[in-house]
Amino acid sequence: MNVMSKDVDSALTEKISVRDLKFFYGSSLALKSISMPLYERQVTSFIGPSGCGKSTLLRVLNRMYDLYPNQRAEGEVLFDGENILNPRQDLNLLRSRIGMVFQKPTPFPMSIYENIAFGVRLYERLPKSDIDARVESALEKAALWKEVKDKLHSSGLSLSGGQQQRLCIARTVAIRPEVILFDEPCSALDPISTARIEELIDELKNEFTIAIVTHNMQQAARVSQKTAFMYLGELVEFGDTKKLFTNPTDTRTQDYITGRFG
Ligand SMILES: Nc1ncnc2c1ncn2[C@@H]1O[C@H](COP(=O)(O)OP(=O)(O)OP(=O)(O)O)[C@@H](O)[C@H]1O
Repeated sequence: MNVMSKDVDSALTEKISVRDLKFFYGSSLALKSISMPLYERQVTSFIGPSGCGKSTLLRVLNRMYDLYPNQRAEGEVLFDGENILNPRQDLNLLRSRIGMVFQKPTPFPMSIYENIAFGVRLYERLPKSDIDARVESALEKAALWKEVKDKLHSSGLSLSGGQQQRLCIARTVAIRPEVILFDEPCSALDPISTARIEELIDELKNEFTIAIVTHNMQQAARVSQKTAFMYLGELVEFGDTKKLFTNPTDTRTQDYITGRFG
């Protein structure tokens, strides 16, 4: 693996440090000794051809794989210095600190308001006025407030696909996580909704540390400051997005970004 140490800005803080991470589906090795940082208040994108391990890596970061038998991780994922792979890690707490937005918008079959308030109540006991304020600020941060403020009690499922995805982002933001993981958040959206989500991710990075899996290299180039290129379970190259797309170090990265495979 080729970490471009030269362009790693020493002023950045490593919010998450992945160290020598291996991941197994049964006996099949899907991630081979991955080591990389996720810098605080930056967007890091994971790119690479189908099956290279992008989603697997993302799902390790909040221990999503724990929900499935026969899946296991080895190595370390340090989150503010603590290894979240530790079996004693409190998973509810972890998932409140590291939120996730999925490929398909998945609002709950309840009102727009309840889609957000429900999650907040799982973690905190707050008076109704505080919940109302939290719902409003989450919808503001997800750039959805103006569109829904007069119909908070309509079903979340009545919104368009792009609005539903912003509702899912609001739901995640309302829990006040420190990190947000996006797994191909625009793959089910039209170009206009995609552009809005990209703008939103750019704003959210002022407050959160962000990782995004994307198949779309232009999207990675537009939204991220750091990019990780993966291939066959390996992290081939990690570094500044601009450098990786204009002057990659590894020939496999070069071949991928110029469309020679994948
Ligand atoms: N539930 C599973 N059981 C067994 N193997 C799996 C499972 N999920 C993924 N894999 C394997 O792990 C490897 C990495 O898959 P992963 O989904 O992380 O790749 P990806 O880069 O996100 O792919 P895509 O871009 O197609 O979503 C692949 O070889 C895949 O077949």
